[in-house]
Amino acid sequence: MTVQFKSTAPLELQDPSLLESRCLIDGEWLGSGEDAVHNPATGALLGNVPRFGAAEATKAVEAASRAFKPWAKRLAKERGAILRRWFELIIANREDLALILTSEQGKPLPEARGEIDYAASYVEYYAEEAKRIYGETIPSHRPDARIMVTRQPTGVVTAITPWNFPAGMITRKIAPALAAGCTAVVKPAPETPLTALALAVLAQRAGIPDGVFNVLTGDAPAIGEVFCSHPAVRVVGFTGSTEVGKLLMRQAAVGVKKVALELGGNAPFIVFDDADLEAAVEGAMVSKFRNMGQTCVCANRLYVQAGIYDAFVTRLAERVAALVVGDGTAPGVTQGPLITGEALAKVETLVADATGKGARAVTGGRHHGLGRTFYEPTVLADVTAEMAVARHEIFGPVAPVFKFTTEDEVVAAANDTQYGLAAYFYARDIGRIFRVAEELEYGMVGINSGLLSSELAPFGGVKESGNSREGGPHGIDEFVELKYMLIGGLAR
Ligand SMILES: NC(=O)c1ccc[n+]([C@@H]2O[C@H](COP(=O)([O-])OP(=O)(O)OC[C@H]3O[C@@H](n4cnc5c(N)ncnc54)[C@H](O)[C@@H]3O)[C@@H](O)[C@H]2O)c1
Ligand SMILES: O=C[C@H](O)CS(=O)(=O)O
Repeated sequence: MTVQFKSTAPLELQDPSLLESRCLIDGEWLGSGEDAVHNPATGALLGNVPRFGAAEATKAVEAASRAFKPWAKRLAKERGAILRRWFELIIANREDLALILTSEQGKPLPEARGEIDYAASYVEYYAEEAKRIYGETIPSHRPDARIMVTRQPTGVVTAITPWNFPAGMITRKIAPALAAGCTAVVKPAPETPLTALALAVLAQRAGIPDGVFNVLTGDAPAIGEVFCSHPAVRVVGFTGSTEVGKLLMRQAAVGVKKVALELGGNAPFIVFDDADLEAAVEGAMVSKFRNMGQTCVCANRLYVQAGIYDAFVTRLAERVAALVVGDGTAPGVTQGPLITGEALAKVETLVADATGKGARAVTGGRHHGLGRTFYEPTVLADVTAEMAVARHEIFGPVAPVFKFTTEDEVVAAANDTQYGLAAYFYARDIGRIFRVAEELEYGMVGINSGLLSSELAPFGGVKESGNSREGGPHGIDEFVELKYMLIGGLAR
């Protein structure tokens, strides 16, 4: 496991104006920096953003409310053209956006570029989808009347987003919302606000009108309270932990607001005896170690059938030991730091619990020698259901590998969680593929693949992993309301 470290040079952007640290409310850039944003790899200060609260959140929601009807009345083609322009600007500024993202979030630069492409793909997709929000006519129950159903924009959308995908988690909500004719107010995570603000700079340049897209930073509970209770808000969108999602759901219930929740996960990754072993190891690497294991769809529990358990563990450990840990901006680095000291402590506690109950660290298992929040990419063998890693979202570069014997046993184990976001399995028997895919209680199932996210498909979970879908044609549904019109008086 080698390490790479790059000098703590300041951000060298092609367009320095993208490093914006003020908030965008009603077309104005407001506020001065109170809350520091640091590079998790180096500790370097990247900027200071405003600590706004209820007053500014109210100002932003009311701006979005004023902007709603004019935006909703624009032709869908016009909204689509403006979103297309935003997409083009994101792609044109990909390198700067990726550098800002890696600097504040920590993921390796190639992954950050990939996230910018991923984030842009939602804007591109919904720029097109804006023109396809169709209604329907229904055969009438009366000769003198006709039935029409239209899909109209819901109204003001508020969105609270996480730090692990600071670009993708914003556009995955905002692009469909704006495409549908809604207006939006976003509060990004305090760890990664600069990416959100850079996207807002480009949104304004693309011609998204004042008040249609607002971004503010600051006091999360105070801002969240306004987002959930202001009478002008129609949808509360949230991507983050299940704990906070439940809190926001309770707050939004008072005003009977729609909540669109994308929450935590605890993904099983099952490898059957008949799997392509090398493909399964590759899939495990992609699913587990992307973003240092800090994704909601990471393989959180790896279940390997007894006949290939030792071979899989050995091969996986070889691949994990070859990961390169360091500053994500340094060439060749494939694992950056964890986002905070609290995240590191959680991973250390989970690994200590597992090894204390008999798990074996085949590789890694310790705080990395680089210090700060770097952790050694880790494979744990001989893991059992009694260990906390079986029940908690690890959110770190740790692969706990469980052994199983029968298909029924592993499906029961995989479903034994309050989460239901993503699941994966590797097998080649077609009967097994259909049986297991249908039995798994998850919103998304990757079969012989460790990666399934795409703007083309409905991303989301069941149980305590959420209640919404983002991406694909279904991604619009959160931001439109059905209106049933009965047109009578048509008899001769
Ligand atoms: N399902 C998905 O699509 C998806 C995607 C990314 C992350 N996640 C989940 O998010 C979690 C990691 O992200 P995180 O640590 O940022 O989650 P988090 O819930 O701690 O924070 C998410 C957002 O909520 C805000 N927040 C925190 N407390 C709040 C409160 N009381 N009121 C209003 N807002 C509040 C934070 O400032 C942040 O912007 C993991 O559980 C991960 O699985 C899910
Ligand atoms: O962490 C959650 C993200 O949704 C991961 S993905 O990039 O969409 O797969």
